[in-house]
Amino acid sequence: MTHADDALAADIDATCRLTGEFTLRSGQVADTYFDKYLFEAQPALLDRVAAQMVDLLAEGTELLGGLELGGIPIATMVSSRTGLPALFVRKKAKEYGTAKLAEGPDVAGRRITIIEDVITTGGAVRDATNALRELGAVVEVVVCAIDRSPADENPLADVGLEVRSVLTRAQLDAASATAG
Ligand SMILES: O=P(O)(O)OC[C@H]1O[C@H](OP(=O)(O)OP(=O)(O)O)[C@H](O)[C@@H]1O
Ligand SMILES: O=C(O)c1cc(=O)[nH]c(=O)[nH]1
Repeated sequence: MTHADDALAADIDATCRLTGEFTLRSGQVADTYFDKYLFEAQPALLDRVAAQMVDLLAEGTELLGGLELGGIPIATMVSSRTGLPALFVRKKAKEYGTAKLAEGPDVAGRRITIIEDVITTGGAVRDATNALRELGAVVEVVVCAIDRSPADENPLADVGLEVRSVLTRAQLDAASATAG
């Protein structure tokens, strides 16, 4: 890691790491939770994460698919930095109005990089990937702020998705250990 990466890991860890007992989206129970809203609420920190993500986007990305809810502010910031249009991907399609799952431009035939806050089991990203592919999108890469899935395993290999992360659980644990 570079000095800048170390500094970002330290700042994200100090801002987001909570300890206690937390039930996760997957139903797993964990003693550590990274509350992404605590960094997303700070524009300078959110922008530093977004800046790292720009370099991780898939080649040929046409749309940035931010996942409800925590992926959306990040995708908006990356969109602002790159000029690429953002897509706001709901967990469930709206049941009135346009009744869309993916709010924004039409996705059919478009290459989407998914933007996510945290990956634990990959379940939320898998659901979104499958839904976007059903709408005709090309989805091959997810970029996340924090990958807390087990090291050296790709939790989304089964759906052929590459995971690129700004920070891993190991980097955050190292930052935490350094801070004491
Ligand atoms: O990899 P997984 O096991 O699916 O877990 C990670 C997901 O869990 C959280 O979703 P949640 O529904 O809590 O998120 P939100 O606050 O962003 O709506 C997080 O934002 C990821 O989307
Ligand atoms: O798996 C989750 O639900 C989850 C873990 C975590 O650390 N942070 C978060 O927002 N969600």
